[in-house]
Amino acid sequence: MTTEPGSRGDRPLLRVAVPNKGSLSEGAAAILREAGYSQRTDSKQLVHLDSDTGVEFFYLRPRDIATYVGEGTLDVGFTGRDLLIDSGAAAEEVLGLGFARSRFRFAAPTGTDYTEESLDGVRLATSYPRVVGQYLARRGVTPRLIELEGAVESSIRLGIADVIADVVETGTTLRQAGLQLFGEPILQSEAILIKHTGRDAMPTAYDTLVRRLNGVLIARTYVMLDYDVDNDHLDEACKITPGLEGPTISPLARDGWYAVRAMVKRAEAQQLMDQLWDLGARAILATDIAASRL
Ligand SMILES: Nc1ncnc2c1ncn2[C@@H]1O[C@H](COP(=O)(O)OP(=O)(O)OP(=O)(O)O)[C@@H](O)[C@H]1O
Ligand SMILES: O=P(O)(O)OC[C@H]1O[C@H](OP(=O)(O)OP(=O)(O)O)[C@H](O)[C@@H]1O
Ligand SMILES: [Mg+2]
Repeated sequence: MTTEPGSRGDRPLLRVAVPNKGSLSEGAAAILREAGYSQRTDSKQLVHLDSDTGVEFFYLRPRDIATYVGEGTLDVGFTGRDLLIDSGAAAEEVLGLGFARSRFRFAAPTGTDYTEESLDGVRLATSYPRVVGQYLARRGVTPRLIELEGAVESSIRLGIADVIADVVETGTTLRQAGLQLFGEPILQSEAILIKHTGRDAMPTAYDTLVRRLNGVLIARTYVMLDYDVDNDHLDEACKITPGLEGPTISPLARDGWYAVRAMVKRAEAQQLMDQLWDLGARAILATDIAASRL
């Protein structure tokens, strides 16, 4: 028998559930690739072993992933926070991954005046009955839940529901269906990594996966800023770019000048570069971080 590098005998070191389609699948494969794991090359492939790391990936329906992880069949999985809660599976969130962000909201035809408290006995269509049922039960409200697979926004026009609770990203689908939001946001969702609840003894490959994913998230969130500044403005410049643990300061060959290097939030980089320029800093460069371990 041949042994794959990174695996023990024919058993993979870690078995990971990855969404095979829908809003989560591309983002999950992309973050795994960025974290250095190979992914399937054909969308019909059900299983893929990354032989360098001994991690085996199972491509499954997004809704089923929490069930597999909750049953302990697979070690970890990529899913949505809303899907995890709706599953009721014995699985817990390990890490928010920052993509497939959405809000889960109530909506009703424009011009109506539904409130959360008015939903007792009202026909409420949703693909997430447990999320909605639990949320309203905490408020002592019991709607008539109508469970649908998707295209929930059409259910009111088609006469099978009075209100809906569904995933909202831009709000375009709601608007096109002539619906308006009401009530509070039920939950904010995003892609997450999950593991079995209460399973503490995880393989080393799990720690490596989490560290690598965290590294990608940091690399996506931050850029490296480099600039030159003179001694008179060094302290002020370091206040603008304190970095994570303090900026790196190196003397330049030019007398009285320093090179400074610090990580800054990508979203703030342009504004910080303007501030540094106004202060007298020059040769200000922002560089992408390809990967990180902090
Ligand atoms: N338009 C959207 N924008 C961002 N996230 C979304 C959007 N639609 C669904 N999601 C998220 O995707 C996850 C659901 O994935 P799932 O594959 O079951 O549905 P989907 O992406 O709507 O795909 P499909 O309806 O084509 O099967 C949930 O976490 C949900 O919050
Ligand atoms: O706020 P928006 O940007 O319009 O996005 C939200 C819509 O996207 C998803 O639908 P999808 O296209 O996946 O179809 P589905 O309802 O059949 O799942 C979700 O279920 C909403 O309907
Ligand atoms: Mg959908």
